[in-house]
Amino acid sequence: MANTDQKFAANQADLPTKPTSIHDSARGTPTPPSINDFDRLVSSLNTTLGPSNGLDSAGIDVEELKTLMRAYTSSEPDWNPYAFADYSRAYTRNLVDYGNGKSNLLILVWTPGKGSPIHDHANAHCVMRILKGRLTETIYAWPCQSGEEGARQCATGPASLYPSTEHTCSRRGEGVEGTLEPAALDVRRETTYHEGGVTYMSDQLGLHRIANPSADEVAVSLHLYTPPNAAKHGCHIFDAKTGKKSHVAQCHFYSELGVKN
Ligand SMILES: N[C@@H](CS(=O)O)C(=O)O
Ligand SMILES: [Fe+2]
Repeated sequence: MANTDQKFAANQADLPTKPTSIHDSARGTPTPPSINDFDRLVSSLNTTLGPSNGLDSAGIDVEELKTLMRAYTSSEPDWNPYAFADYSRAYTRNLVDYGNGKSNLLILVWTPGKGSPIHDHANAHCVMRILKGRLTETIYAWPCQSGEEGARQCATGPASLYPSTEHTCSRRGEGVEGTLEPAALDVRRETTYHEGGVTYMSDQLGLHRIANPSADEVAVSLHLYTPPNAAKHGCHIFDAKTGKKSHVAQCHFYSELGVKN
């Protein structure tokens, strides 16, 4: 079988090697590292998150993060070193930056025709920018579940590993006398984003799945998660037909800082 594990386009080996430090006198005349617009975006996102922000999901200026994402003039060679494609997977999650522990910046490379499972976002903000191709987002309402003693409880209730969030639940699953029967998740909307598009998702808006609608083109997106809750505690995925949730440890990075794991 052909090797399906490939860098999205350019080979990293073709790229110029950055000096380890511009102050490394052993290397002779310091060569300034080449900073591109993608590096500048990463730096601006971190500045916006600030030293004291991003530790919880309150106090984050989502509009400013979206503005920065929108303002980035994308150039494929700048982000390509992080964009590993793997056609044996629906998508790869490639860590670009740890945001000083306050965020995760990821490049996701989507195999044609594939998508993510329906999932929540672990009480974090997610800002997404399409770098290449198209992606279709389907947003679902939260299912309601029968909690202990029959109490009505949403999927991010007290049993969750991370703080619960305020959100509204679909009521379709409610059966007779307070019992909740399995019910298909309600679709709230479906939107296709094109190259350059920016969107935002959080548990307050519901659940979602993202898929690459193209039959033959890879799609690439940039995702900022703050705080990095899913990387630490995982998240939940949901069955579209029954609303049943399962916890998953969403900690796998296909590559980190441009190096494949
Ligand atoms: N939130 C998903 C990608 S997406 O479907 O928004 C993840 O980090 O894997
Ligand atoms: Fe997501």
